[in-house]
Amino acid sequence: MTSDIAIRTEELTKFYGDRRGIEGLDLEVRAGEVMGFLGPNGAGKTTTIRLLLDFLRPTGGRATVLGLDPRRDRATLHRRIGYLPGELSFPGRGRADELLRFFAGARGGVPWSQVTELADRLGLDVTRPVHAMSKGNRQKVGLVQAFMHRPALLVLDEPTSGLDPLVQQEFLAMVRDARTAGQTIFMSSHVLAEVQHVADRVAIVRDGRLAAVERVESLGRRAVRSVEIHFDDPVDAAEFRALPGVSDVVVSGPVLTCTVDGRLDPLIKAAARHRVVDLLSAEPDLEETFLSFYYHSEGAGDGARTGA
Ligand SMILES: Nc1ncnc2c1ncn2[C@@H]1O[C@H](COP(=O)(O)OP(=O)(O)OP(=O)(O)O)[C@@H](O)[C@H]1O
Repeated sequence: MTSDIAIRTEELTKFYGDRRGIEGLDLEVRAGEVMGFLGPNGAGKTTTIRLLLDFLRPTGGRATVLGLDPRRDRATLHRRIGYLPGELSFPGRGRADELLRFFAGARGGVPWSQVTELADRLGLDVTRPVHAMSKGNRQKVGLVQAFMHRPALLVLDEPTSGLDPLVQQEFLAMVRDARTAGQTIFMSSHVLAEVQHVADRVAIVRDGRLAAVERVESLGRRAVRSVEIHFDDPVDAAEFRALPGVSDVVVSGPVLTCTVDGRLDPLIKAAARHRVVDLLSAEPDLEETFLSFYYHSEGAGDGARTGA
């Protein structure tokens, strides 16, 4: 274990009886990066996170978190990380500030200004009793307690769940700030759009297995997009059909439409042999292209593919 790795799992496996939670997970989260942990409901995200914190014991394999063994060094680990559980339940009928003071004490003391700064950013009224709060406001309490002590590692299970869009944006800004401060963030989601603007890499799980680890920039290049090119004069469809990644070529006089899978470069170079009047490229919908590939296509999970 070197200090540039915040989380490492090796063959990490958890079965609930004969039901698979997660199987054979090999994953590395580098210190200082934001990693999105993506997958549809039931893919194994919460199981993995609970294994990392020793809230569950693995059936096989192992995990190392901040260089520690979650089982042996549980108390130390829990002090050093910030954790947001997927299902929040706060005991008692106290006010949010009382609860947050308790968490601050449990972390060995946190300047109260750090707590109020976070609460203000999220628009949380800490004088209100937690049990009477909406799901969204309880989620804010959960986020404040996870971030309050500026931990080296944040492990967040579906952090945006229940937050309205403006608060989601503020949360993403908090993640960016944490990254700038050198903190590591591992956050689960079942929606790519939520993590794609803050994550350096995403790990994708499907049916209890790791399907891929990708740099976020490379997701765009993988996306399929539709392109329409208007030329000065009619063009011949045959010129474009054989280009790598180009399909569904239809030419109607001087207008060509097609689908491009991957880089636009071959199409652009071919088009440049003619006089181009206009080019329209529809924004790739990553959700529907990239993720649907990993979520639904048969065999996509056979052999995890890992990107740098
Ligand atoms: N306590 C449990 N007992 C039995 N099976 C469980 C238990 N917890 C999880 N599972 C099963 O393990 C698999 C992975 O669940 P997990 O909650 O880890 O997925 P997830 O990706 O976090 O999904 P979600 O976003 O819905 O929580 C699912 O098939 C789930 O039904």
